[in-house]
Amino acid sequence: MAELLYNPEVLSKAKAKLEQIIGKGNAVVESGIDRLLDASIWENPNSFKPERFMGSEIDVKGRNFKLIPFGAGRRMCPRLPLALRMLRLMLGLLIHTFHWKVEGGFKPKDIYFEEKFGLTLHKAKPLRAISNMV
Ligand code: HEM
Repeated sequence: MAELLYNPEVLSKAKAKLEQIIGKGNAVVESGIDRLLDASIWENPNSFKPERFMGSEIDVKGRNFKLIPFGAGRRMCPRLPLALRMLRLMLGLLIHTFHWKVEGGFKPKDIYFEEKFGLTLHKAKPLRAISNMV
């Protein structure tokens, strides 16, 4: 959500895509998720461009070391299928169901991206955003 709020044009594209596929006013349900975004190779690795994944053979299943958020090989994440289903469902729901903006009059580019070290990575400062039902 932080990357989406930081890049409102990407959020608008994702929202438009969800409206096109799911339909305005329709709920995001798990069965519709397979029709959304794919994975691919990218240039410019530091920019948040989810569309770079569209139309590519590369996925997150540990078959290509360019993209291994779940690890690879024998010790890779055993719950990848559950995590993917839930991630897409939750993110799809959040984008499709609400209008989002950064809280307190801040601009998207004011979002603070530094991370806090720990067993899992946390944002050093929490993302504060407000949403209105679509
Ligand atoms: C977006 C969500 C998730 C991400 C990005 C993720 C990522 C990872 C990564 C990178 C590893 C280490 C793989 C390696 O060492 O090569 C791992 C291991 C593991 N994950 Fe996940 N994971 C996610 C969700 C989950 C969920 C939902 C569960 C359980 C319900 C889960 C259970 C495990 C377990 C048990 C291991 C240890 C596997 C082993 O050491 O043999 N993960 N995960």
